[in-house]
Amino acid sequence: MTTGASGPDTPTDGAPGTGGPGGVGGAGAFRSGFACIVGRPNAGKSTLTNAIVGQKVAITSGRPQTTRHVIRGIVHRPDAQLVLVDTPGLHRPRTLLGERLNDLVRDTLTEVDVVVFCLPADQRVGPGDRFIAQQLADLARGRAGTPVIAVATKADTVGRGRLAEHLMAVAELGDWADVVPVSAVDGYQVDTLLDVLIGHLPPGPALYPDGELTDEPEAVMVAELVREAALEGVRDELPHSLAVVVDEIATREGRDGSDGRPPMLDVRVQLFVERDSQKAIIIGKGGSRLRDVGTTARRGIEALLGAKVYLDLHVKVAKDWQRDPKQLRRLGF
Ligand SMILES: Nc1nc2c(ncn2[C@@H]2O[C@H](COP(=O)(O)OP(=O)(O)OP(=O)(O)O)[C@@H](O)[C@H]2O)c(=O)[nH]1
Repeated sequence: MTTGASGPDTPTDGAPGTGGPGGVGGAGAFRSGFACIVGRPNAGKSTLTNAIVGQKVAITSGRPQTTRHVIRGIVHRPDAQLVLVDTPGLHRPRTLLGERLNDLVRDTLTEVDVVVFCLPADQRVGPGDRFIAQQLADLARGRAGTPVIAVATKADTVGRGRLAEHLMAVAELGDWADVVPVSAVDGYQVDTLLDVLIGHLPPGPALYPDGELTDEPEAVMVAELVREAALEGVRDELPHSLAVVVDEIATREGRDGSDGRPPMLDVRVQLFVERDSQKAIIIGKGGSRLRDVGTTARRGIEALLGAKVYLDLHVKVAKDWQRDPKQLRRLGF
């Protein structure tokens, strides 16, 4: 079961598909537009996106910087449509990949109607936050005033006194259109934030048909599910060094569901790391960890695609892929 690709492949049995399938304007003034969520790594951006959209679309993890792709969640309301863009953390570029991510963030920011800046209440305002605040101030000066809403995320993690202190520190950090404390976990003020965001959208028709939650291709979401499973519980530098590429999502011959049996998909995925030691971590003793990764990811993919899935995972070493423009392009950055 190899992909036939060159390089130090590590075929695994992956996880064979043996398991089960797994506004606010005046009357008539519909508003629509884009909001972008920024904040330092681990600030709660993905979780907030999910809470606002009401369904898991962005991938969260306890590790910083797992969000590689700009993922849009779409909120449909009778009075408005809000398209949420979840960005990778704005951070100081350390490698070529970092610079590309920051370019991506900046491009995104100039195209949105309102920016959400997440500052987690369980941490003090720090240099990372100040760096982002500075970038946002520059952007606002460069382009006629895109409003920025400062959001104190994870409000459930602290007491009232500490929250008030945090809100004051946040307010002092910049010239915000609003400051809103929220908890994506218990839902505190998520609707309030949504109202505030919609209030900043221009009047206009819906941009996407109703019912569409994300315009990301399925392959990107499949890659994110594998990436999330592969990073679960690893403590080293893997988040920066792991790229996931979906080679193929294909209906298995004779298994398109027309004969009454559930449809079956063959999904082939490659995981790229930078060093042999990282490859060993992903694979685990005798391939045990990669099997677990496959099982976890397969369940998510089956739920996402609504079919049985045979997941074929391969781990490869692509040396210094973060610094090599050719490799970056190949890996989709
Ligand atoms: N208690 C609590 N935890 C939260 C809340 N929002 C996020 N978290 C946790 O904080 C961690 C980081 O959340 P993410 O949503 O992945 O953060 P992110 O900003 O998207 O992170 P990156 O992708 O690394 O930039 C996760 O472990 C979340 O479960 C919240 O409102 N309350």
